[in-house]
Amino acid sequence: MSGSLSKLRTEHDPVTDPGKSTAPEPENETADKPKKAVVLDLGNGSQVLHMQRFISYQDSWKYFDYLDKNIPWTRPTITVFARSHVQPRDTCYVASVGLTQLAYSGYQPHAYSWDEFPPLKEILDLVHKVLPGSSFNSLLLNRYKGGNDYVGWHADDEKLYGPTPQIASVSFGCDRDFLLKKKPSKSVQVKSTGRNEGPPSKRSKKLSSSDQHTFLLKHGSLLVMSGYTQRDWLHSVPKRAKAESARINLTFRRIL
Ligand SMILES: O=C(O)CCC(=O)C(=O)O
Ligand SMILES: [Fe+2]
Repeated sequence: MSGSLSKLRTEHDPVTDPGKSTAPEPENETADKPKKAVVLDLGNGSQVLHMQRFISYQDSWKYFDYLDKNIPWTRPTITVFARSHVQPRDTCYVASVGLTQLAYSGYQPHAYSWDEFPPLKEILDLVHKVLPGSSFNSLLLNRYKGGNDYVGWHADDEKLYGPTPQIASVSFGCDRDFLLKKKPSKSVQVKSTGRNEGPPSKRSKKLSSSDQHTFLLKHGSLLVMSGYTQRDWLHSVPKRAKAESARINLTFRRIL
């Protein structure tokens, strides 16, 4: 099945509860060590995989520095619920040639070529290796300059990714929380035409603990959303007063 995590490479350590894997990361780890993966079954065919140490600490800083300096970051104006505002983070888009153009929130990013940024191809190869059967052909990059930068609640449910997209997210730099919450049931859902880049609604109903999850996305980590996660769940990276330094995030996707 497309977007399934069942084909994940099996040399990883046993899956553990995400809430308990809080050991600090050693800074001298080697890239070849088996990597621990946590798979969280969200129910109804949605899964999230979290690998805290996907890329070694040192390589991750090399990638951070390269991307920080060499990516042509922009902060576009987007339109959500008929209101225009500057996107609260830097962004860039890379895609293979000949694909359907991505557009979200009234914005169509320019598609840069993979050939312009060889380190991105290296990271893509690492992701493909750890997720057998995957073949990503586009990448949305985000740079959060500090704790005031964020991405509001949204799902990456654009039609061009199909009904069960697998989205692989690699993080570098400052640790940030990544939140998931179940979409409200159809009867209370407001039809959205894009990302809600505003803060979470204060009127939203209380969710039970199984309907919300928090992952701390550390330097060099991988998080993969699969199955129906984009159909049934929303995700966000909220503002954090204590996040003082920059974070770069890469989300690899496959356009069908
Ligand atoms: O920065 C992140 O971890 C998430 C980014 C994201 O959700 C997106 O670009 O669609
Ligand atoms: Fe997203």
